[in-house]
Amino acid sequence: MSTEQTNIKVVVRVRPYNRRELEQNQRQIVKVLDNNTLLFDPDEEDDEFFFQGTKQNYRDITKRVNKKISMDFDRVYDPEATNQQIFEECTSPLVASVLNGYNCSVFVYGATGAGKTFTMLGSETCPGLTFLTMRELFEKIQVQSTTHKFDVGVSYLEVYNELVMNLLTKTGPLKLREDSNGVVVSGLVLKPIYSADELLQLLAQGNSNRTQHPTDANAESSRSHAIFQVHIRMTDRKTGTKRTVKLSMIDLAGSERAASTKGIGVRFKEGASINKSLLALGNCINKLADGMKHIPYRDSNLTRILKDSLGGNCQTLMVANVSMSSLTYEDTYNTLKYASRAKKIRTTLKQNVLKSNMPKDFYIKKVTELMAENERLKAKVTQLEKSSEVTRSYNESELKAWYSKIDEVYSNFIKTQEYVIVNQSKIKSMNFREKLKKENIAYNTLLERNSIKSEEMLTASTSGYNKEIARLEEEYTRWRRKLHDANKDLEKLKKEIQESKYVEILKKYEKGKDLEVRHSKQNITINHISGINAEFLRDSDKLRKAFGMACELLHKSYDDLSTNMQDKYEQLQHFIKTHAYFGQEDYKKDSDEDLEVPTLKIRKGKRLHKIANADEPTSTSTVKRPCLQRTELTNDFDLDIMEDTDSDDCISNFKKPTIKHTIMDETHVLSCVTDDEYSTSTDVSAKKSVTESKETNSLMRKKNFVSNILSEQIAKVPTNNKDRMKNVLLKSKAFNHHGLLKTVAAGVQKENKKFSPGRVRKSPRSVMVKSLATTANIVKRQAVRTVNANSNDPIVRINRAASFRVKK
Ligand SMILES: Nc1ncnc2c1ncn2[C@@H]1O[C@H](COP(=O)(O)OP(=O)(O)OP(=O)(O)O)[C@@H](O)[C@H]1O
Repeated sequence: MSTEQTNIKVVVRVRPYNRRELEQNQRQIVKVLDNNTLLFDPDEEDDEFFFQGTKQNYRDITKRVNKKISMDFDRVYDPEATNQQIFEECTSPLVASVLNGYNCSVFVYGATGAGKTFTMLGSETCPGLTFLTMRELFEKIQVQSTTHKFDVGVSYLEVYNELVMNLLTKTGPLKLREDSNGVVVSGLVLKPIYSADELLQLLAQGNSNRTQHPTDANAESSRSHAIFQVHIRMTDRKTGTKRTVKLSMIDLAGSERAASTKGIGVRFKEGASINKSLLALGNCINKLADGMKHIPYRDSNLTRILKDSLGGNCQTLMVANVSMSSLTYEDTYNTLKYASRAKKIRTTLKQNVLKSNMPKDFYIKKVTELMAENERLKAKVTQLEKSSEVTRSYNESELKAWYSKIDEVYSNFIKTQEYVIVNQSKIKSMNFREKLKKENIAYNTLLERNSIKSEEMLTASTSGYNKEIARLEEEYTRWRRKLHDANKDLEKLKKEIQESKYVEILKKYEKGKDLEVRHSKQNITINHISGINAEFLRDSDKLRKAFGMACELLHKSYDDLSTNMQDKYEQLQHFIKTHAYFGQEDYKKDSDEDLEVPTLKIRKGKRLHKIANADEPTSTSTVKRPCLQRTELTNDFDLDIMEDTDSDDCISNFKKPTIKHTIMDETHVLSCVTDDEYSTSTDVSAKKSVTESKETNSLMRKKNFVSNILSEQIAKVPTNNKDRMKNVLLKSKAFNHHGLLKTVAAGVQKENKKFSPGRVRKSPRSVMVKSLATTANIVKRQAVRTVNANSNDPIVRINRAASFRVKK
């Protein structure tokens, strides 16, 4: 709802001379200078003064001095102005205001015969402002009828001798009362109208009821104040919002002095009453113009009715009618004085909005939305106030000093950290190279007939690496100490920032710097990992070639190999076969299970050569050769420089997660041993004899093994099929320990399925393990461990995972 303050708009209309004035040849006392200015009582240009028949150059000293008062109004209309012109300029804009929800009033003021009724009502040939305005109003209502519903009702009242009469019904007197909506006429029923023509008829009807008596100045003088009001209720068809507005057109009775009407008796009383109400109106105008708080509206019924139009919520237009004839000199002067005063009155305009028919939910939703919006805006304001407080209070040079301090501490930290990481990268790379070198020498040693020469090579290469690594480690320790200090400085700075008054701004800057730290670390790490990886790939390529050559050599000399070596050859062949799927998921599962191929695992935190020395030789050859352990790209070569630095947010981000090894990772496969081997496994000496017999009686072992597997305990194979199955198995291509074991397991399963289809299918692996466990009674795993601990012989390994699966 918009509210604005505005002044009463005052226009002056000067009417032409009437017949009487022309006859009396009165002089002109009002001269219209322009659209806004008039001159009251100007000098008489043709006022020649003759003395004894001779024109005198000087004026008659007995003559009254002209007032020559220049007055400004919102508009001054000369005698040529028409009602149409006044309507277009003054009341047409009021129609738009009314339809926007503002109350509007037009009243005409002036002495009798000054042209008030002519202006307000006009005649049939020359309609006045009321008709023109109403016609315009109905036209606009027609245009807006699609969006709004209009209800128009009119009233036509007369205030005569302080009595309020209804001109439309010729009833009264009516009482005035005041309520929250202002002054209300009790018992007044509005007459609904639907067109401007209807209005014209009503006006004519009302005028005929108006009290009129001829005066000296006007043969049809209106002796009462006539108040025509149009009440409009607008309903917004979409939202249901309602507005009620009021347009008042007031034709006041003549403001002339009672004496000037030369009335007696009733006429005199009438004049006095008119004067009383006009005097009250004058008082109100004066007080309103002076900005007084108390306005005596209650002094007369006229002022009570006009209360809204003068000082309330109303856009008001006052038309002051004057004659330019000197005949009405005093009255014109008074009217102009009133009009000037009225110009100063300020009214407060308020758009009228009434309740609407929208459902309650609509308002609840609206209120909730507005409250949420209000909360949001409040929070925003608080936030802005806070930030503006900081902005207002911060000192640019202080802030600059902070920035340079942060830059300095962080750049020192980043630089030191870089030195530490680069140093560690060098050490790790050096370790890796040393490891590769040793591995190379180990391969050489395998092929070299002279073991002493190989050991010399190993010592020479190790000493070179050791020296370089020791130097780098020294350097590394030194930079670590510096990093520790830099880290302390950083911690201190962070605390200072936290306590600073610019904490909001500095925290953001600090975040950016933390990112720089992480970025620098990651850059070096990436370089390091790429370097190590490239070296590893180069080495792998080399080994792959060498391995190919070795395989070719072994293949060619197969027939010359001893039985034991041929056995090993087959194991190798099997290993290669089963490891043909590198990179697949089951790689880990199958690896290490089938063959005791020595693997090289570098334990974290230990130098390579130490691990190599700890390993036991596997060969029974006369030349003592180092065990071959293949280098793997393990976590050992990752950079983990920060693991023991002081706690720090940005640093901790750099740490790598530690890889937890599960028990399943440590799983080893059960070696292919027969029941006779296991039956003696608790005894160390007996175990030795088993190993010897293994070499000589391999065929027997295999036969027994097959028989055991086919025993009643494992598979229910009918007796007549047993021999046939044994033959098939013995003719099997994979007639080695391991291959046989797998084939038997598969065969058993197939047979089981064939003879007892209802039996639950088990994997070949589980059948195999179960068969071995049954035949060898290997449930006593603890005893086996004891054997291993005290023996120098090849380790007996227990497949814990497999036995676990069997249990399940
Ligand atoms: N601007 C005008 N042009 C031509 N004639 C006018 C004009 N104004 C008034 N008259 C004529 O002057 C006469 C008196 O006018 P009117 O009745 O409007 O005066 P009034 O101010 O209403 O007087 P009262 O207060 O006694 O009713 C009328 O005959 C009217 O036609």
